[in-house]
Amino acid sequence: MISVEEARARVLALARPPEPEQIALEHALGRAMIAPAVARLTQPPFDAAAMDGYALRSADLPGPLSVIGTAAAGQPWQGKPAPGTAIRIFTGAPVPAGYDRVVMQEIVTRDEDQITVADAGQNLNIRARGNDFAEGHEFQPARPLRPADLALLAAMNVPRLTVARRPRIAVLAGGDELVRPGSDPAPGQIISSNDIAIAALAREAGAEPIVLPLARDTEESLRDRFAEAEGCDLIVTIGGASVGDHDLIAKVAADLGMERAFYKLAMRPGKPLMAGRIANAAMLGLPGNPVSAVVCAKLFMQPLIRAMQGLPPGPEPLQAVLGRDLPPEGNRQHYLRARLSAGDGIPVIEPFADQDSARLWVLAQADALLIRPADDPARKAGERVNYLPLQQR
Ligand SMILES: Nc1nc2c(c(=O)[nH]1)N[C@H]1C(S)=C(S)[C@@H](COP(=O)(O)OP(=O)(O)OC[C@H]3O[C@@H](n4cnc5c(N)ncnc54)[C@H](O)[C@@H]3O)O[C@H]1N2
Ligand code: MOO
Repeated sequence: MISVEEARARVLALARPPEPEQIALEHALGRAMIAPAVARLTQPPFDAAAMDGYALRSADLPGPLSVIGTAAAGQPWQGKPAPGTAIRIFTGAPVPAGYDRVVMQEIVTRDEDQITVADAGQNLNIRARGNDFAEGHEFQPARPLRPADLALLAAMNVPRLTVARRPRIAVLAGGDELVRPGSDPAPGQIISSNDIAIAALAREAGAEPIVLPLARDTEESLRDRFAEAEGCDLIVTIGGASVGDHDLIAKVAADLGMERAFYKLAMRPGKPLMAGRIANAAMLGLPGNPVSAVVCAKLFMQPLIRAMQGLPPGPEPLQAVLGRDLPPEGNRQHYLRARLSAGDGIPVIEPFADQDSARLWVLAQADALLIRPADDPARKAGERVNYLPLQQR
C-alpha cells in the first residue's frame, strides 16, 4: 500500500489546469484569481487629510492663524496659500498645496476666523498620495478572495476579474440500504448522510457540486449514474470501495476505462480510497464509512479541488501538545478525531477514546484530526504532535 503523501501527490496530479472565467467583482467572494488585477489608479490619489481640523504650515505654529477657506472630501480648496493662514479641512479632503500638516480640531481654539493651536504634536495627519498602492501594482492572492480583497480590488478600480471556473463535481452515493433524509427507512435501511457532507466539503473548497440520485448495488445502476456525471470535472463516489460482494465501484469504473492512480493506501480511516481518471474527469472513490469519507474528502478531495482552481492544496498540519499518553500506532497513518483546548502558547490536543469510523456524533464533537504516522511508537502527554484543524478557529 502506498503512503498518504504518495497518494496525495498522485491525486493532485489528476488536476487539469484551471479554466479562466471573467466575472464581476461583486460575485468574486471565495473565487480564485488566475490572472493578476492591475491597479488603474494610485491610492490615495492625492495627499489626504486623516482628521477633521485645520490644514496649516508647521512654520506658523502655534498661531494665531486666519482661516481663509474650506476643503471637504470631494470638494478641494482651490485658493492661493499664504503664510499665517489655515484651511478648515475634513477627513478625506485633499490637503491644499502649500500646507504641510493637519491639526485635529480638538486641540484648536477658534475665535471667529482666528485659530491658535495648543500643542500640535508629531503627527502630520496627512495620508501621502500613493501610500496604499500605486497605479500598475498587481494583486493576485494565492487563496480564495476574502471580503476585504473585494474592497481592495474596487479601490483599484477593477470591476471585472479573471478567476478559475468553479470545478463541477458529481457526488455519487450508492448502496441498497440508503434512503434520503426525511424518508421512512424500511428494516435494514439507513439514511444517506455522506453525500450531503461531501457536497458541502466540495462547495467549501470552491467547487459546484451536483448530488446524483442514489445508486443501487447493481452494475447497471452505477453505470447509469456515471453517465449522468458526464461533463463534470470530478466524480466522487461514496461507498462500494471495499472487498465485499456488493462493492462494485472498482469493477464498474474499470469497465468504463478508468486509468487508476492507486487503490488502497496506508491510512486509517480511509484505507480503500481509489483515485484515477475516467475520460475527461478525475475520479475519487471514497470509502462508505461516514467518517472515512469525510476524512478522505478533507485530505484528498478538497486539495484536488483547490489545485483545479490553481490554488495551493493546503492546509499544512499545525502543532499541538498531547493531553494524554497514547499507545503505539499500527502500520497505517492514523487521523484521530480529537479535541483542542487552550494551552501554554500552543494548544493541547486529546483524541476521543472511540475512533470508530462510522461515528458521526464523535466527528461532530471533534475540532481536529490528530495525525499519527504509521508505526509511531507510544507517546507521552506533553509531547508535540501534528494535527489538521477541522474548522476555522
Ligand atoms: N473484509 C473487509 N471488509 C472491510 C474492509 C476490508 O479491508 N476487508 N475495509 C473496511 C473499511 S476500512 C471500510 S472504510 C469499509 C468501506 O467499505 P465500502 O467503501 O465498500 O463502503 P460500503 O460497504 O458501501 O459501506 C460501508 C458503511 O458505510 C455506510 N454507508 C455507505 N454509504 C453511505 C452513505 N452515503 N451515507 C451513510 N452511510 C453510508 C454503509 O451503510 C456501511 O455501513 O469497509 C470495511 N470492510
Ligand atoms: O476506512 Mo475504514 O474506516 O479504515 O474503517
